[in-house]
Amino acid sequence: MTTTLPRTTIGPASLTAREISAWFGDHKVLDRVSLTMRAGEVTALIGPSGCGKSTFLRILNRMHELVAGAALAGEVLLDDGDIYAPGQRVTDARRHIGMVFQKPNPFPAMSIYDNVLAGLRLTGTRASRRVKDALVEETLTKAGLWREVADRLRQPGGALSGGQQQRLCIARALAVRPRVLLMDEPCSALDPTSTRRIEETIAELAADVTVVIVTHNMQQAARVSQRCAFFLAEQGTPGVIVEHGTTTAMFDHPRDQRTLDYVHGRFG
Ligand SMILES: Nc1ncnc2c1ncn2[C@@H]1O[C@H](COP(=O)(O)OP(=O)(O)OP(=O)(O)O)[C@@H](O)[C@H]1O
Repeated sequence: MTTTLPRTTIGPASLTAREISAWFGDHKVLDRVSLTMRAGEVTALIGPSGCGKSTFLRILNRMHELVAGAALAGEVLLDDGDIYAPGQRVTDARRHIGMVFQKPNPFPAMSIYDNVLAGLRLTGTRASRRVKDALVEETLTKAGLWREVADRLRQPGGALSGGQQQRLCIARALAVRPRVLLMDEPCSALDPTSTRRIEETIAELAADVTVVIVTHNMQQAARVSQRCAFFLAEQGTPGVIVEHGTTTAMFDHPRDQRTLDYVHGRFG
């Protein structure tokens, strides 16, 4: 079945995780984590390696269930709708809640133009050439890549630099008009200049899409996010959120000593 392309952006949605617990087999990795990620804001998930940030992120768009033996409890609400409610389609959740991964993953042999539109093909969305051209320009512009590739849209995505490939992946994610964009360490494979470029892009995106970003880089969290959540898994216990709040409060006067130590690089 095909649907026509939505012409207008629906706009950013809030995402609310309620009492999320997660397991890989009998290994419990998250324990009753609750967090509201506000519409139109950038929320950074921070914390030491292995405390469950990526698992939490993948639960937010139903990717956790792709892992054999993975289980979860709790609710995830996109505005008011539970993405795990019976009858809710996985494809709908993933369309509204897009994801950008650590390593840029464009289709290397596919043209830049077709890479941007790849998500539409997967969802069976049809559009005229004129609408597609406009969408490619709009999303590449939002991803901060248009000026660099406008004259070579037919060249393969794999020929771009790493930073450009990551911005191409952001454009591809935006082309299906998600309401939330999840980013799992999107700059960790990039050089400082490309990292800055992606950070500028993230700041500009928030008007259109709610952003949730996992980052190990505290300066990056401080630069791009309005809110932070600090995850921790102490001595083999499942990950929990120790503290969350505005980024300013989390960095300048956190309530918990462990948050203060972490954001100032004293552990993790
Ligand atoms: N596919 C998997 N199968 C089994 N265990 C997993 C799997 N993915 C993650 N885990 C385990 O779940 C726990 C949380 O991992 P997760 O990747 O979510 O943490 P993280 O905070 O994102 O870490 P990092 O910052 O290093 O990416 C870890 O103990 C990890 O070993």
